[in-house]
Amino acid sequence: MFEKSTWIRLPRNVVVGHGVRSAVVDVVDDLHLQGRPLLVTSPTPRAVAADPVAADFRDVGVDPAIVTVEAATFDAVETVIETAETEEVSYLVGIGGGKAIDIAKMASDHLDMGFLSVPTAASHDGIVSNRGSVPDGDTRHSVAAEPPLAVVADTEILADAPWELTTAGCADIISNYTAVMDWRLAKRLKDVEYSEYAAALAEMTAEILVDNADMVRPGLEESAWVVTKALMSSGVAMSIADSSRPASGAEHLFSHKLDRLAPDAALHGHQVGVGSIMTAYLHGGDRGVWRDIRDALSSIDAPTTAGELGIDDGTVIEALTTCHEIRDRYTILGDGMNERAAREVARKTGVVG
Ligand SMILES: NC(=O)C1=CN([C@@H]2O[C@H](COP(=O)(O)OP(=O)(O)OC[C@H]3O[C@@H](n4cnc5c(N)ncnc54)[C@H](OP(=O)(O)O)[C@@H]3O)[C@@H](O)[C@H]2O)C=CC1
Ligand SMILES: O=C(CO)COP(=O)(O)O
Ligand SMILES: [Zn+2]
Repeated sequence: MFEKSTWIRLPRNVVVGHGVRSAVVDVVDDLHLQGRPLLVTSPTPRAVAADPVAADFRDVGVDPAIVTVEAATFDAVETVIETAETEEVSYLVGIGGGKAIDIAKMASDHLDMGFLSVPTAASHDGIVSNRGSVPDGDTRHSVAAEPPLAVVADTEILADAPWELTTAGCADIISNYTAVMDWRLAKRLKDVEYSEYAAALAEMTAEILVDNADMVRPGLEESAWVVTKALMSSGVAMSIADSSRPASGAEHLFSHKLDRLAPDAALHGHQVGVGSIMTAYLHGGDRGVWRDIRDALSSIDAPTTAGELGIDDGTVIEALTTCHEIRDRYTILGDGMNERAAREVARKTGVVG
């Protein structure tokens, strides 16, 4: 008897374009959401988008509550849950970068409430995914979370954000190449749950972005359009897989470890990009695709070396040798690299001097 089943949850409305921020209230109406919203944001996105969205709600006679979070932590998720209960809200709107959106989607899951995703930066592919990513001591959890009912991505806001946020989003997408290599390896060696559709979508998304790299230029609103669509496509791959596997392999373990060893030194996307150069080398050796990944990153102004990340060489080596311990996810790092091997890959790929 065939007993397999799957349940893929995706957004019902996706609104992307110039000035669409003001459509948040219309999207809420279209979804028949009633009552008070809680806007979940972080300091800079609050000024850029959350306060204007709050004003849009007031204009239509709705009084929103707002909570500002500083970091992607379980404590922040708790604060949002408490605020939602005290303020008696009916749904959440995550407004910001990966941090604010992740916290909103995890709090929504706990509260059993709907949630809208309003990105202010094209910096990460969690915009539509059904996962939250939270550091917890020496580990990092990929938490099942509420996927957004709708995404409202205003390309005017996204294009106005600092350019490095957009290049970080591109690098998060380019890292799909190695994430998928790791996933296929884990399927072959450990028979992990695997979806060819999700893997193909994640890879194709990276390919389309690389093919259109000449459209990703500072000051060009079309760049925000191209990158945001790729970020959403990558998030859909995670939702299809019901796992972050299509977009997160060893390069993400490396980045999560850097977050621990050198907090706030560099953006998530930039760290995974540099990680991807090295793990591509581990997969394919000198004839592999590591140079293509490095060149794709460099063509969109993303960092390709430890120095460009603002992280010292020793920290990169420490991260490479210890990051396999972060979570139980089989990758090309296996049970860990020794220091000599780590130095070799980092030097051969030019990541360290
Ligand atoms: N769930 C998932 O599937 C995924 C989750 N992630 C997670 O997302 C996070 C990374 O996302 P990222 O967006 O880089 O992180 P942040 O949300 O921390 O945003 C990065 C920086 O950009 C600032 N910012 C955001 N929007 C604007 C804007 N319009 N103008 C100026 N500054 C702005 C933020 O300000 P401020 O400090 O004020 O907030 C912050 O300093 C990580 O926690 C990562 O784990 C990443 C990929 C996938
Ligand atoms: O960043 C992600 C995909 O780009 C997902 O994060 P995790 O590595 O925590 O699953
Ligand atoms: Zn990522």
